[in-house]
Amino acid sequence: MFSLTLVWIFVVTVGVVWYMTKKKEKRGQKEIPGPKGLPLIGNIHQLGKFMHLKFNEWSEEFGDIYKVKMATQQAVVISNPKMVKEMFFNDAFAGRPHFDGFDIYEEHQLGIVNSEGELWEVHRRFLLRQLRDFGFGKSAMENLILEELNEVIKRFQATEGKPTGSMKETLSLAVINALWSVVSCQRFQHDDPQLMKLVNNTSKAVQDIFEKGGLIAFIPWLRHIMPEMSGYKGFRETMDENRKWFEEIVEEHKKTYQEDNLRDFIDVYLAEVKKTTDSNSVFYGSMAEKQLVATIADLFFAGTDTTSTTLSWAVLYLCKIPQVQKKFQEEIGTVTGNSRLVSVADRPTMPYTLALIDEVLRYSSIVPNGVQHRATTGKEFQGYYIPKDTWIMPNMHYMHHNPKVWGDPTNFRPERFLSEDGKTYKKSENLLAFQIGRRQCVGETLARDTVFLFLTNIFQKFDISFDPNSPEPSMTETAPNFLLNPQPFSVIMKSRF
Ligand code: HEM
Repeated sequence: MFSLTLVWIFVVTVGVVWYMTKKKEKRGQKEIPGPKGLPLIGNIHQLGKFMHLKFNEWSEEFGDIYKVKMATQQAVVISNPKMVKEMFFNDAFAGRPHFDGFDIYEEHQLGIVNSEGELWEVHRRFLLRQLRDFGFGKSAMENLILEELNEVIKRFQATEGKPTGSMKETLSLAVINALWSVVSCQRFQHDDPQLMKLVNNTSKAVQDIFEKGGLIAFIPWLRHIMPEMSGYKGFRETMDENRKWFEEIVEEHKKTYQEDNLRDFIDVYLAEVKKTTDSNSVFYGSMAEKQLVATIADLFFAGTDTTSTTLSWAVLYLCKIPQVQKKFQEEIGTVTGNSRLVSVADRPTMPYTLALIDEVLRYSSIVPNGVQHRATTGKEFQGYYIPKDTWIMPNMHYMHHNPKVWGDPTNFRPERFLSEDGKTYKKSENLLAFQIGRRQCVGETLARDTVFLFLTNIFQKFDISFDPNSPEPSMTETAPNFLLNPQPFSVIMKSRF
């Protein structure tokens, strides 16, 4: 009897404290609108196969800011670029949700993409500085990209007039090699079986989770009762295998490390760990080595598939709309006389190309729901109260396809990023492909340079069209996944000169 009374007192006290806190939080603040959900599952039964399409419908219905419940997790969806900008420059919204079991070291939020607080801030700064010193945005990096491009062009020349096979795979390898030569001074052969396994298995494991509606991300305890059906087991096995691969790379660097010859990002990081004696530093001891492994894994996954997917969409659009391909080639010809390679220094004189790349980023919106942030503290925003731990989801697909902003979003039209006379490139604040603010993509410059150099130099040499004997891919159809990929397609390359 006594213990029952105690339980009651406890329950009522917790209830009153919770109610008072909520009330205090909400006093004077507007209620965030949003679709009605069900107890326990919230809105997940309404999301469907392609979450971004449902989010787009809700953006139309509820406006620039609305809340949804992913099972018991509250999320706020933002569909207005100005609001995203205001939020993402604010420290209170610069956290990252923790998806149980999704980290490369299970349960440790390491690396750059998933980490938060001091660990994230110090490493992000370190990464940006070192990558800049190793050539990001400089001619050294440009030369590495051009070397890879040369290989790709040779492969295309060898298949001249015949179907190329998977465009994505060919481009992926070149993109990986350019990035990896800075991170790990390593180059892979085109048919490297370990590399292909890593790339394909990871993509399959992520797709598997998405095909199951991403349930495991919203209801993490499902992994204990249905590890296989939820896609968790397969994902975990792939992550563990990937981790071993990245650990081996770091181990190899430790064996061949020479203090007076720092070859790449991994060596520079190891030098930092070696010189750190303060046990409170994030560069101290064995945890720092795990952090290094997680960081290079982040660079690999955040930097390679994103860039090669964007390139694949670009090739697809240019094959679909030959008049855009022709205009693009005309600009390349005017600037280079088609007698030399295109270089990054040509960018300012190539407004149509810059507009074309922005239109590819807008139209494809490869990260349709954006990369979520987490509110690290309860905070008022535009008269709404955003509780601590709320996920913030920028609705990238909607922002890039909102007819009130773009007029004719379903048309692929690079001219929307040009001045009226078509002579000047016009950057748009409404294009947020790399997001913005405190966590803005660290690889934007590299990604833009890579896409620019690959597209211009390939289309300078070849007219490209779809393989008439393969199904023609759609401009919009994709499989459900974190990144929106085009359907596989093959093309025919025809030398222009
Ligand atoms: C077209 C190619 C790319 C696209 C569309 C893209 C997009 C994004 C987006 C949307 C984010 C989330 C930013 C946020 O949370 O606010 C991000 C983060 C990130 N990207 Fe990229 N990215 C691309 C290429 C790259 C490349 C080449 C690298 C590597 C050098 C890279 C490394 C990263 C990292 C490390 C983060 C995490 C930043 C942080 O959490 O502080 N990305 N990217």
